[in-house]
Amino acid sequence: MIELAKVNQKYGGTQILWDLNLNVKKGSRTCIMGRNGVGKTTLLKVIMGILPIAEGTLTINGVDMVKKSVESRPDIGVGYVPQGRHIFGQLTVEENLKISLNCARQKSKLIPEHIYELFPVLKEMLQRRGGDLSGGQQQQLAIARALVLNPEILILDEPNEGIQPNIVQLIRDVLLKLNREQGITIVLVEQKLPFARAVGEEFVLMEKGHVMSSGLMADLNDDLVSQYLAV
Ligand SMILES: Nc1ncnc2c1ncn2[C@@H]1O[C@H](COP(=O)(O)OP(=O)(O)OP(=O)(O)O)[C@@H](O)[C@H]1O
Repeated sequence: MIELAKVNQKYGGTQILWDLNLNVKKGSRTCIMGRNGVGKTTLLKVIMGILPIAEGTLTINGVDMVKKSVESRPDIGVGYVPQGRHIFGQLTVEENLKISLNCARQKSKLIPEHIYELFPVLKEMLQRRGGDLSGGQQQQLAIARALVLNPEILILDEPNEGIQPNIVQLIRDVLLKLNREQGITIVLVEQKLPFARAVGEEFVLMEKGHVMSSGLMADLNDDLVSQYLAV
């Protein structure tokens, strides 16, 4: 569903991703892990078209995405929840959600009701400004905003950073439900092992811009954890 082959990526003169290969299967839940600064966010930005690929190939649903803009991603069924949420603080919750409806893929201009079933607090707060929400509420809004577009693939960058435990559980349950009931492919960058194990069925371990190991989450053993994740 998402395939990267021999991708190299630089910031100025500094190379961040090195000959990186990744294959995310349709309907899977893949968790990308690694210590700080190994290139996880950079990899997601490459998939999203936020950063141009210096070298290599990227296809999503069989479509060559290398030269396609970031705006093309929603139309091909990719939703993105960036690190730090990036919601619009001056706009209301409803306006934040409606912004997504302008994308071409979205034929209806109504916010789908199932969004509020997943995140009831958003319905109560529709007229509240995004900037006035708590961190956990903002994260729910960020995920909801991506879901408004009915994505086939949902890509999330550390959705639990700075979020209280009960909301972390809610996000875990929502991701599992979306995958199991709607078949949405989940790609998650996550540092916290318990959450990664709970949500991911496959893991990808990165170090210094390389994929060092990948496989079934059930096979992520203590050796791999201490080699690539322990600090
Ligand atoms: N805009 C930028 N310009 C220059 N260097 C950058 C930029 N963004 C990130 N980097 C560097 O690229 C490397 C990879 O960063 P990236 O954010 O992809 O890592 P990460 O694995 O997501 O880390 P974290 O877990 O801390 O978010 C780091 O050394 C970082 O300092």
